Amino acid sequence: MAKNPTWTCVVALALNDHGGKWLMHRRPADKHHGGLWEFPGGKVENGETPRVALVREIREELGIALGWETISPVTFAEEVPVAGRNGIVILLYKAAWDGTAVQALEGGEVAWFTPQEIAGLAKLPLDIELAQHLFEKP
Ligand SMILES: Nc1nc2c([nH]c(=O)n2[C@@H]2O[C@H](COP(=O)(O)OP(=O)(O)OP(=O)(O)O)[C@@H](O)[C@H]2O)c(=O)[nH]1
Repeated sequence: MAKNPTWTCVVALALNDHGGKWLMHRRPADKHHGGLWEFPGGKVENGETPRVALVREIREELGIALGWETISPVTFAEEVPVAGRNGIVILLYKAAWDGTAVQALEGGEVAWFTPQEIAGLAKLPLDIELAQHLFEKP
């Protein structure tokens, strides 16, 4: 990403529990966008591919070891560019939960929701769009 400083790449995971529910993370109150719900994930760091970053972020944030081959891309969403700051492009992947314990290791909370429940959560702007792409569009 160092050679493309005009946007910030963020990766996120839609984790499915096999029973119709999906995992969401509520950001800690003291952080940017605190108290809002998001698909867990984070920023891609220099030298990482998006998939490598997702495996790292999910291990750090949830304590889950994601198998490289178990995640697949779903959709993406991007901010409208604003002069003077990097816009965010967020790439959403999905995976099926393997049953290991999920924890909110970096604060906030995690919980499982149906798509209908997710529609009613207070979410970050791009996560609203990701949820629509994931659940509402063919
Ligand atoms: N998922 C998501 N993240 C967003 C949106 N808009 C936006 O600015 N972000 C920002 O994208 C970053 C996601 O990366 P992260 O989860 O690793 O960030 P972080 O809180 O650990 O670090 P930070 O202290 O830089 O915010 C956060 O800074 C988050 O606030 C959005 O609509 N959805």
